[in-house]
Parts: sequence; structure tokens; C-alpha cells
Amino acid sequence: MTIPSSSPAFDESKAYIPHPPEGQPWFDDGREIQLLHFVYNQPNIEEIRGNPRKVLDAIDEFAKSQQYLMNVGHAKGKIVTDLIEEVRPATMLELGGYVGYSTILFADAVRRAGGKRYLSLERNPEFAAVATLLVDLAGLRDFVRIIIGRSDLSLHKLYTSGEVKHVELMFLDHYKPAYTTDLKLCEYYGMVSPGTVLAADNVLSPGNPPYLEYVRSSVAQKRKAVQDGAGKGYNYEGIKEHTKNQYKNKEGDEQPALDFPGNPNIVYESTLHHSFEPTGEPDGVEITKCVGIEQES
Ligand SMILES: C[S@@+](CC[C@H](N)C(=O)[O-])C[C@H]1O[C@@H](n2cnc3c(N)ncnc32)[C@H](O)[C@@H]1O
Repeated sequence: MTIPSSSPAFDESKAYIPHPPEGQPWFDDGREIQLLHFVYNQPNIEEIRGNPRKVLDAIDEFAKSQQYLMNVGHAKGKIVTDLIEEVRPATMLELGGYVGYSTILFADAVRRAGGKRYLSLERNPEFAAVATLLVDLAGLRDFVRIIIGRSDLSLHKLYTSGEVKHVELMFLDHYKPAYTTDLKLCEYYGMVSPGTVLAADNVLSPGNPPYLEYVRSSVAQKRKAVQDGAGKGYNYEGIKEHTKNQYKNKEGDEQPALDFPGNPNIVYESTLHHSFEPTGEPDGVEITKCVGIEQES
């Protein structure tokens, strides 16, 4: 199956409340706990129990009628569930789980496709707690593991413990400057090899130019960048100020805990899939496949 690089028109009947204007909170202001109460107070809670689709519907209803939530949403979600059907990973990784919307949507798809487990890496323990309860409600407790901590340290531990040696399919949806540093960490450990597929959210809104540049670069361009000393710390070029500082209040200054040069010899094929935020704002998912590793001559 080939996923088209443009998606159908946005379905307005599913639109979330708009993203609050800049300067106003859009997460971590108590809304995640309100969501839990909203879902568990649904009159049909017994029908919702054990049904991933119905849990997602209840989360969508909250974000349509109560407060905006930074979920991947139905339009971009479909791009990734189609990809799951194509790749059929035994294990899928997710960087940034928030309240568990993408976790439930994608873990259910991986399970249907015959997969074995879904690992969701989430830094904020409160969000992870909310996600744990919603994953449990969806009947996915035995399939999903939510790993609390910053993604670079969790990826390092998954690799060094022998638990994940190869990335089959990874969804990137966390701190935008960390997409590139985390990918380079996976490359450095040899976790990226032909067959690895990456799906990166929000590459148009709020945007992630350094990541797009990296996955679209040729081997020659990446080798030159390494020679020129690239790849130290986060690259904030073209990243919006509010995105850069998004998690500053709770997690302090943003620096990668582990910073690797990556493997410039990896050959990627990368395509932008135009779609929409759950509010209807245009966005895109970048799907990147590792198709080879060039030997140095
Ligand atoms: C946009 S939300 C994820 C939304 C979720 N994927 C969904 O579609 O339902 C981003 C999440 O990434 C988490 N996050 C940010 N930086 C992180 C890091 N370095 N490691 C792990 N999680 C991180 C945030 O706490 C937040 O919950």
C-alpha cells in the first residue's frame, strides 16, 4: 500500500476548539485532569471500557466541547495508522505520549496488525499518569508500556538494556528540537537500518526546519556537515520561540542529555504528507524510510 502525500479535506464536524492565542496556556493547566473526569463521567462509561475507539471519541469530545488538547487528531492519525498497516511493526516507539491519544490510536492499530508491543516515551509524569489510566480504560494495558523520562535517556536505556536494538517504526511528537538529536542517537547506536520508518508530526505547524533538512539531506551533505562540526546541542534554526521554550517552566533549560553525531552514511527517502491539526489548521507528517547505508570509500 502507498500512502498518498495529500489527504482529504478537513472534516469540520470533528474540529477541536482552536489553539489558545500565544501567551495563553494550552496544556499543563489542569485540563489533563479535567479530561480524566470528563471521560470517566461519560454516561456510557461501561461501553467505553475496553473499546479504544470509544475512548478516543470521548477524548475528542472533550477537545471539541471543553478545552483544546495537543493531540495528533483524526486526520494526521489516519496517515500513521495507514503506515502501521503497511509496516506491521512488532514493536512501535512513540516519543511524546501526552494524555495517550496517539498511544491508544496507534497501539490499537499495531495490535490489529499482529504487533507485540507499543512503547510510549513521555517526560511529564502527570501526563503519563493520565495516559496510563486512559490506556487502561481502552483495554491496552498489557500491550502498552509508558516509560517516564526524557526521550534521549529512555532511548539510551532501551538500547543498552538490549530491549530495543532496531527501530521498526517510530512516531516523533515531543520537543521539536529533540527530533533530530534523538534520531541521531538512534543512528549512533545502529538502531536505524534499512527498513526503519519514522513518522514525524508537526513538521509544518509549528514546524521543524532542522529535522526536515536533516532527513532530506544526502549522505554527502551530512558527511560535510559532520566535518564542519554540526550536530552539537539543539538546532533552533527556524523553530518558533514559543516552541523552543514550551517546556521550560517544568523541565528547566533545554539541552540534550546525550548528544551524538549520528550516522551520516544512512540513506533516507523522505516524503511530506499534507494534513491537518485537529483544529483544522494545515500541518504535515514527514514519513522517512531508511533505504540503505553507504559505505565510506
Ligand atoms: C504534542 S504532545 C504529544 C501528543 C501525543 N503524541 C498525541 O498525539 O496524543 C508532546 C508531548 O511530549 C512530551 N515531551 C516533551 N519533551 C519530551 C522529551 N524530551 N521526552 C519525552 N517526552 C517529551 C510532552 O510532555 C508532551 O506530553
